[in-house]
Amino acid sequence: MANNRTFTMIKPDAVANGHIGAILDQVTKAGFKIVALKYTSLSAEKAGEFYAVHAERGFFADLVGFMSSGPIVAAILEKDNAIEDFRKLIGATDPAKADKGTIRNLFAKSIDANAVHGSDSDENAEIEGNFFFSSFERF
Ligand SMILES: Nc1ncnc2c1ncn2[C@@H]1O[C@H](COP(=O)(O)OP(=O)(O)OP(=O)(O)O)[C@@H](O)[C@H]1O
Repeated sequence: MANNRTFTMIKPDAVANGHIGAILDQVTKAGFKIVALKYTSLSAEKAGEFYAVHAERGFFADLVGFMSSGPIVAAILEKDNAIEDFRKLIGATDPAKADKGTIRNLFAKSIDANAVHGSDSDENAEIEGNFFFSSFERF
């Protein structure tokens, strides 16, 4: 498949536990090129906007509270087959079900504090990347 892009966040739990370096190391060793990178945070309002698709779910308030609880790292990554390969690298949403050696297996504690986000489609990767980065902030 042609070179394409995905969007990721290192979530507040992984940032607070000091895993930024180890996670970025795994990401680059897996062949992803970092084309934009930002240490930032989400207000509750912005977290709600980012996860609007889950607004009707029972876990939405907890998700918004958690995602606005501390700093995050946002990044746009490039690789062939980026969406699928990145989701393989991070493992299942619930770390208890994530394959051994995946980022969530190594660094996540629970289904809400699950260390990283990865886009689920090319279309969402574009939307999510645009949510954090202007065109002049990326390579
Ligand atoms: N049943 C649940 N209970 C608590 N939190 C959940 C639950 N399901 C999902 N979440 C949280 O909402 C986030 C978004 O859910 P989604 O189904 O899009 O999972 P995902 O695509 O694997 O995760 P992400 O979008 O963060 O990469 C999850 O990463 C998780 O933190």
